[in-house]
Amino acid sequence: MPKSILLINGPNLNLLGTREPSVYGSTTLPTVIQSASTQCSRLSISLAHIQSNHEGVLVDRIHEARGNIDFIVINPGALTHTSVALRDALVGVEIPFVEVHISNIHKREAFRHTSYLSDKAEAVICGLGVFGYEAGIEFAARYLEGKKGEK
Ligand SMILES: O=C(O)[C@]1(O)C[C@H](CCCOc2ccccc2)[C@@H](O)[C@H](O)C1
Repeated sequence: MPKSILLINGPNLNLLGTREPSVYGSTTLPTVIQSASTQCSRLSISLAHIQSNHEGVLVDRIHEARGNIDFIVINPGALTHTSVALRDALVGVEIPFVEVHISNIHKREAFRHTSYLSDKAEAVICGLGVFGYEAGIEFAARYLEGKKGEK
């Protein structure tokens, strides 16, 4: 059974590449997804993706991942800094995840320095630009290789 990754992008990331290029770069979200899809194909991993501006939609999608997704790569957007519900969903489904941020949140406003997810993440990637998504997927693939045969 091929392994599967769910890539989640949170609120406002649909604007990627169209606003604030000095912070988030000029690559659009569709391009990020296309690159992730190509990368996963090369790794023989199935990729699913969702972007939503609504916390509950993301919580529901994480619930749906239980039993059919092996790893989650998530950029929670601003929900990083506010959402106990997102944390509870990720912990509740018991799917390993990596937290990705395009910007270096620790170099920005103080309110971005706190994450409700990081202490539960297998890894946290921030400040690599959109390369962080590629790094997160590669990390996930290696993580799953290491656990191969366990499920
Ligand atoms: O650096 C990241 O990836 C963030 O998760 C992005 C969030 C913002 C997502 C909105 O992305 C935009 C992209 C382009 C234009 C406007 C917003 C921000 O609230 C986090 O603190 C860090």
